[in-house]
Amino acid sequence: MMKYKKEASYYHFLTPSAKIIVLGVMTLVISVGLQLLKSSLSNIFSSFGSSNTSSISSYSTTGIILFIVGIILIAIGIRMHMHLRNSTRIKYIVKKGLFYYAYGNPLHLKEGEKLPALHCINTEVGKYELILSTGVASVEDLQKLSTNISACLNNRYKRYAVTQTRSDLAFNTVSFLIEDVTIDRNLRIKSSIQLKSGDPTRLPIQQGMFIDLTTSGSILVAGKTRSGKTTGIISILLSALSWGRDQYGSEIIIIDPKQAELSRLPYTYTLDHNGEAQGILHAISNFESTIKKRQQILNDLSMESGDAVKWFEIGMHASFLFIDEYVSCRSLFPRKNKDTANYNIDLFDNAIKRIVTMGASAGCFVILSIAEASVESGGLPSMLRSAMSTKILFRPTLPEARLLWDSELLNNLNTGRTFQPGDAWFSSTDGVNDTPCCVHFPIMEFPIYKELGKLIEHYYKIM
Ligand SMILES: Nc1ncnc2c1ncn2[C@@H]1O[C@H](COP(=O)(O)OP(=O)(O)OP(=O)(O)O)[C@@H](O)[C@H]1O
Repeated sequence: MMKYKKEASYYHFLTPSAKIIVLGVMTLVISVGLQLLKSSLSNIFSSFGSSNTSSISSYSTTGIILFIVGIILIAIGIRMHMHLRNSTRIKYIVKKGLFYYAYGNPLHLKEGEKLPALHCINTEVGKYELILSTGVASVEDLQKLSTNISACLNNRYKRYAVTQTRSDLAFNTVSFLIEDVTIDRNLRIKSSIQLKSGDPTRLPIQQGMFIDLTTSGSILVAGKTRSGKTTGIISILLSALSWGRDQYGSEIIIIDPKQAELSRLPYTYTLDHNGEAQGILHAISNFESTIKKRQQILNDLSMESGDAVKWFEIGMHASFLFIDEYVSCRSLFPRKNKDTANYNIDLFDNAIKRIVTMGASAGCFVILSIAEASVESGGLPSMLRSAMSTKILFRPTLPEARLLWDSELLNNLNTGRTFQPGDAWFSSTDGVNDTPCCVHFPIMEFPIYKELGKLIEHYYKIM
């Protein structure tokens, strides 16, 4: 069925195998009907004493042939149905859910309008990509279908739901990522070495999910207290530390303005003895100067080769500047005036902005943690909020999420469930996770602060 028809029967939305089974059953019914007709007619003829039974026996032959055809059709249909791919089943279930009049008409299609083309492919175990093409329906209309699609996946697919929606660059199609949301994809880490993925540019979050540093930039981490922010960030740092320091002066710098657990680690910066943050500003400016050096190396190599050389192509490892409690840290700096020319909020803000916007090309990234996604004036500058290309919100709520992402990107997310520490909504500009999805950060079953201290010590000792 290519066009929307209000009167279209349920049969139109069946899979080809189910249609063959229905056809077989109907053929059987007709054959039985003919058989009954034959018996009734022979009774009538015999009661009239007639011996002309040739027309009656033709009913019988046709009935037998139809019976055999019916059985064959049912057998073929069942066999086809048993071998039907899950992607095909999902495609037909969704087709019925979206275009069968009795199930509502979520796209508000008019009689005779062309139905959007629909394809479904199996991308990996328990994951499917359903692609709907635009046409009568716009990208915006299609993006709103994620809840309808999740709702029509029931029975055999009741564990499946749409977890991400994305449109192609040309706005010709909208893809829905459908996955088994009950599969435990959590990473249970017994030793930090397990966080060393096969590639230094990929920071593992869950099975099959990474932060890809080749396509994304700095990382904004938000979430209320005890939501799992620090633990999540430590998993990122442990992964980066596990690759060791590169020969281009990579850094892993931690800034803890709260003077809490992190500040006790080696190579961590906290408040000066007088309560000022001069040491912190100095560390940030040192980090910035490493970006310039690394960029210069890359520029020279690019000049030599005549093509742009990327940081990860020459064996650079990612550098990180992690500022815990960014808003508190920012509040430490005085306003700029004639007495604070070398130590003021503008110097801090501008350095962070430069690192966020220019660092990624030299493999240098900022991780900012904030307790309130809602911070406005005096908090997270809006420029940073949009420039930070990886966003993570721990133990998310919809009002907080709306401050980090456009509301329409949040349609797929299950807002009704209770989130535990380590649960987060995550997005990154890597072409795969551009719309936020639900993740759980690695569960680390070892003393993480001790391990972090040990790896930092090792990282700087080696060079
Ligand atoms: N990925 C995780 N999986 C399971 N439990 C976690 C995870 N991350 C954190 N937790 C639990 O949540 C607790 C709080 O985590 P964490 O200290 O990282 O939160 P936080 O948001 O940084 O809090 P604060 O703002 O108070 O520093 C941890 O002690 C741990 O028990």
